[in-house]
Amino acid sequence: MSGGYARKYTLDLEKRRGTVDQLFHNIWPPSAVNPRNPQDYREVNEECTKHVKMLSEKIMEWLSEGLGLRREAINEVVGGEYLLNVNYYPPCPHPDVIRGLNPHTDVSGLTLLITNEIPGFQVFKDDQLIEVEYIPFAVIVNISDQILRLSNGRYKSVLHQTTVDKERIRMSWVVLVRPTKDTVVGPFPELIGQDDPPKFRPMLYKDYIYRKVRYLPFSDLDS
Ligand SMILES: O=C(O)CCC(=O)C(=O)O
Ligand SMILES: [Fe+2]
Repeated sequence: MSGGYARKYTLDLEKRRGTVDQLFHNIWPPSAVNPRNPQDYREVNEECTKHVKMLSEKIMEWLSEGLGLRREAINEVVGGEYLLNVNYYPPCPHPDVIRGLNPHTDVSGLTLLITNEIPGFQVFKDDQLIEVEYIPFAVIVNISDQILRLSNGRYKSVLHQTTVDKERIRMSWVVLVRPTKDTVVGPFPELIGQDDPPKFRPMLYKDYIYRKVRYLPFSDLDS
């Protein structure tokens, strides 16, 4: 979906509930931007999008070079659309039991986010949970599923979750840099060789989303 509003309650395997309100809409390309109004909101988004795009394209260039590929390689597959997702986590009297978002990797290629000053972004590394420190004006950058697949697993898609605060509202502004729905994403052929068999089947991005949101298997080649 390219825009909307959702109140998400999720139940994970440990039966812990997560709760968050989300407002989301495309901010790129211009033809996909919605809502068109109010005008001042659109203008602020347009200005912000310019900077977000510059930053994400720079990061994708570095990631492409890190794989020994042309600088544009990752952006050409992943940079088709930018979705802004504003998360609003209401205060919750039981932050020990209720999460914000349950553990997940993002479906996009790359994710850039900023948060308000309430901590709550946590990543899993080597089975350890690490609280990401809040640094004013810092942008958090996550590698997400499509760059994992393009890189044939050389870049890992970061598993993360969010917590809620007892008394204060937590908010985050998340930009998902993602392929257009009809883009096929699979490992770059340059990365495949006798010693590096493909780990993922090429798949249309829309089919990937369909399977991911329904927890369906991907029939990946390493599973
Ligand atoms: O709220 C956050 O800090 C991150 C939100 C997040 O992981 C997401 O929207 O996918
Ligand atoms: Fe996420």
